[in-house]
Amino acid sequence: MTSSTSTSTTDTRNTTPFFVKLEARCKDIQSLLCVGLDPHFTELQLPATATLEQQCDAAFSFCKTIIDATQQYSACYKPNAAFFEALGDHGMITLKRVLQEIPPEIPVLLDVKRGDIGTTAAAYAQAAFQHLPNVDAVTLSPLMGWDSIAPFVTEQYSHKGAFLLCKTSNPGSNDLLALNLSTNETLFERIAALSQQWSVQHGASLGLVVGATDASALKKARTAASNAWILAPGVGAQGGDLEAALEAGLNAEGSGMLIPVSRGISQAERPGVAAKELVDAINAVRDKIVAGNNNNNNNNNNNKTYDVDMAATSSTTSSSSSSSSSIQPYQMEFLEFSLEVGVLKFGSFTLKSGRISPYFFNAGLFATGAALFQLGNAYAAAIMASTELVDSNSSSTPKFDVLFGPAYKGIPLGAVVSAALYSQFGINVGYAYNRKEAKDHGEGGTLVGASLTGQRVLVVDDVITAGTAIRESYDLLQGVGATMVGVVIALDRAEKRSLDDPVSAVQAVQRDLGVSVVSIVNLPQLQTFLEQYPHLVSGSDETTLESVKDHRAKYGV
Ligand SMILES: O=c1ccn([C@@H]2O[C@H](COP(=O)(O)O)[C@@H](O)[C@H]2O)c(=O)[nH]1
Repeated sequence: MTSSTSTSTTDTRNTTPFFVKLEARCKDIQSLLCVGLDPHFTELQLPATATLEQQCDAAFSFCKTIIDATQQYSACYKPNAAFFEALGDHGMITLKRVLQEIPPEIPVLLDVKRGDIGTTAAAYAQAAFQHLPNVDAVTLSPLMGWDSIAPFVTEQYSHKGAFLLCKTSNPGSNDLLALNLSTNETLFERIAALSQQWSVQHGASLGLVVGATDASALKKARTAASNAWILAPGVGAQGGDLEAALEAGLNAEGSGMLIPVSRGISQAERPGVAAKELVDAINAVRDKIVAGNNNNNNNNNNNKTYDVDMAATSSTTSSSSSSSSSIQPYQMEFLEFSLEVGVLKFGSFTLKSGRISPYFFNAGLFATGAALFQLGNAYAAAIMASTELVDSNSSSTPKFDVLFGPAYKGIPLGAVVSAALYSQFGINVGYAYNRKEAKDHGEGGTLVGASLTGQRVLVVDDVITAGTAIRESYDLLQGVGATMVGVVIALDRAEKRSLDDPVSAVQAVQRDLGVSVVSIVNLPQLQTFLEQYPHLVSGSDETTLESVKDHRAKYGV
């Protein structure tokens, strides 16, 4: 049976991507509290002889009381399916009734912890998203790999989200999830890195479950998945330390984390008061962290207010094609921080060729540790989003063995990108660079780093203008028996080299050398950015967009 032919409960919510909806809700009510709806039999105040029907009625009232008392504080509701399944035939009807009580602006995460082969996973997805109203996301076990996750978050459900069990809150989580792998990381760190990789490659909305009972694991998961939303259960009845958990798991903006609490609220004398106290306690720690970050970093990154392009969040298009204009979240972040640090400027600039350009990109101004860290992550995300550079099967194998950074600008770029590929995606490739002048002592020669002979090489550069440096790298690599398979750059200006030339410098490199060129962003995306987010470009007005459009009409390919 396919999902499209079955009868289904209409999902009355819109198709806003899950994390966009969640982020909006968290911001609106300034809360990271996720209220759990777990009608344990022991909390229903029923005699042991109560019928299933009585239990269902009591479970519904129990959940409704919590929803009514907590909705102004709840960033998300998390009913756990187990307690409803335990109520037999009418359990699912009770769950449906409970879900209908949740106001539409509050996201719903159904805790089901599914994990099965693709066809069965599709049936589980159908059960969660078609027969239950208003479910926006689910919890899943990732141990069966990407094909067990995909049915929940791609194609017809591309706007839905999933939290992958990473390091759960129970003591037994150390039995398997904390085991060390031969890659010098724990299994849960691998899961965290894979979730980032799958999110970028498949446009999937994936978060992680990491228990608040293990602050050290939270810190490691946050490092392995710097952009992920983390659901951190275990505060309250399981004894997790709220402050330690938040300190370890919040992202640099004091967000990116949901604190689910079930019994800590339901067993409180007044659930509404308990929810408010939790929100206040969470926000006190957030404020402290954000204040600390601001002190340490004058580069104030807080309160980012852009709306991610809804269409782009579910797209897997990489900007390797200079005609692609939709913007992925990592591209949005890249454009934003390029503006913040002054790398990207709008105005009137004379290029080396004498051409006047309405914008200028000066990669030399990525001049702090924080900027280089973000830059490396953006390059790594662009590489992982490209099917030309990475095998898109579940193992996500790179189609290159070594990153090569041509002197001089490519040297730091190659270094930060190789480190980011490892830290963000668990991909450990070689790194090499060249000197402009050969050394006449020590090991001699112009090449430094990983051996290149017989290797497939990806060259890292900032912007291709004439393509001369890339052609030099091509010759150099050929000379040592390496194969250049591609180039990754920050910005593709997608401009004709001269008015009577039909191709851009990037296209000429692709055509002449037969290699892929992938960019973090391109000119059409820059235009989309100006059209959709003009408020993010300080000092811009309608002439800014018009001059970029004119420039593109005149010189664009
Ligand atoms: O690692 C995990 C994953 C899920 N849970 C679920 O969260 C709630 C916690 O309930 P409390 O009453 O707040 O302890 C419950 O539904 C669990 O199944 C978890 O605890 N740990």
